[in-house]
Amino acid sequence: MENVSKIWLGPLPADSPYVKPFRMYYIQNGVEKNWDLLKVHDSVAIILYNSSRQKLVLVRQFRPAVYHGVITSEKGTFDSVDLQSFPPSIGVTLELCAGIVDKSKSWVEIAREEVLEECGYDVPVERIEEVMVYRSGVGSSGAKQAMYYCEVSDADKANSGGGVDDEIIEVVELSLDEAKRMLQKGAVNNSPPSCLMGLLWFFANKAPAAV
Ligand SMILES: Nc1nc(=O)c2ncn([C@@H]3O[C@H](COP(=O)(O)OP(=O)(O)O[C@H]4O[C@H](CO)[C@@H](O)[C@H](O)[C@H]4O)[C@@H](O)[C@H]3O)c2[nH]1
Ligand SMILES: [Mg+2]
Repeated sequence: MENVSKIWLGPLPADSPYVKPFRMYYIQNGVEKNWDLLKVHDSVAIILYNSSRQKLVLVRQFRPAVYHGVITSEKGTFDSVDLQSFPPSIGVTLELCAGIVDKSKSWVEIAREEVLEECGYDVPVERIEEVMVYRSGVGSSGAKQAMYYCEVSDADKANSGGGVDDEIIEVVELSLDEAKRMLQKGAVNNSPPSCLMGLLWFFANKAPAAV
């Protein structure tokens, strides 16, 4: 996953299927204003708990946007970045299983497919419970994300996961103690808020009583 050998930036092609930039104009309190924003896909994220192993099932992956964000926070610019000083590992995240809504299928069906493709568990949609729906990137995209919860067992395991096509995704099992320590210590390196919120929701609503 961290075997990234060269990184560079270029302008965004106008036909990107993932990100479309706009400037929105509006009049508020009689004053004309504008806001620069991005149209991106809505998405689903799934809190997965394997009750056979008593483990939360998360995914690790190299995130170009996070690599870029870490470097510009630390260095101020992405110019002349070298992989020695800034290894690709600084752009690796721990996240909930998640995926973009880019097909004409129901949201829960897309969640079902992501659970199978990324984590290898084959579950029917009836076992996937909606947790909450919220907006991410409120200053930049306002995209919708629906969060789900699904309890799985070793009997549901159909493949080793890892994603489809050229995705490189590592499935990570966290014990409940490990997940709790991560939250308590704030040692959340690079996890998005959706993952942290999903773990907190799990401890508030689903974790076995002794934890
Ligand atoms: N985004 C993008 N840009 C490209 O240029 C780009 N080029 C290729 N791709 C391909 O698109 C697919 C995207 O993968 P997923 O459907 O699994 O979606 P996620 O990347 O997991 O993103 C979700 O979950 C995140 C965690 O909650 C949230 O933050 C996101 O908002 C949310 O969408 C992969 O096959 C990837 O190779 C790009 N994808
Ligand atoms: Mg994904």
